Amino acid sequence: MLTCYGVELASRLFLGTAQYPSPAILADTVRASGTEVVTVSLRRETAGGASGGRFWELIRELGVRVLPNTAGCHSVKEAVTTARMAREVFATDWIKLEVIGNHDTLQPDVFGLVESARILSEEGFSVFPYTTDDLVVAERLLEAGCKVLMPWCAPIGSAAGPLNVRALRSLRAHFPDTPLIVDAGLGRPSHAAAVMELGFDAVLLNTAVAKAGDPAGMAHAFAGAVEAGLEAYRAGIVEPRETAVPSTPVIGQAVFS
Ligand SMILES: CC(=O)[C@@H](O)[C@H](O)COP(=O)(O)O
Repeated sequence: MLTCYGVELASRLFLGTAQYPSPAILADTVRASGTEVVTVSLRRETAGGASGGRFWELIRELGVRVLPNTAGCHSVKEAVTTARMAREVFATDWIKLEVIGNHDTLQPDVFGLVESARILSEEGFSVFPYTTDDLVVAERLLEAGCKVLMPWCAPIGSAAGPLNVRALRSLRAHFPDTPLIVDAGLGRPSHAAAVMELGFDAVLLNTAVAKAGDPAGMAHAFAGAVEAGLEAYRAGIVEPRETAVPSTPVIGQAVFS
């Protein structure tokens, strides 16, 4: 079980709700993924334009927990205000905090992120900060009150997969007891398996599933990959070597007559 802010989760796959062709496909996808947490933007359109009451009703029917997000916010003021509104609308203290600093890369403004995280943590929010893979920023976020970190592995929507495995490894090594959820940039199930094999606790993704030819099928594939990666990490992965090592030890010599 993964525990985030005191809530136990069996599924290690968090899903975004944007860009699906229709609300029905979103619903099928959420079910196929087995996810227990979906992230919802207060500011952006959700599946197929479903909005307001209709969208809320759909989420309720699916029985999943909502992680509201501040997607589209570019300043501390915007992010904090959006988080406060999300708390009212979705009746939860959970917030996926995004403060975007660059239009091209959608890279987080880590200074604004830390400041917003501090304000919101002091107000009792359970903050899930969307951050880079920078170690020092991660430390500052923990000092600001975050109990979970969400480092990217590549820019949002890029589907590029883990770009800096060393940095991800380093984060895992430095924060062994903090739930680390890779958020953004995963493009295919093997990417999800790869970060879970590094010991990450969960993944959050949207584009790779919502934009797939068959979103429900892709979500199911991601769910399997996340489980496989987790199981492999727990089982103890053999590290790569520079030289060959015979996998079959030879005792004595074969005798041919
Ligand atoms: C939906 C959401 O929160 C995104 O901002 C998130 O970061 C997912 O990124 P991908 O679309 O790259 O999976």
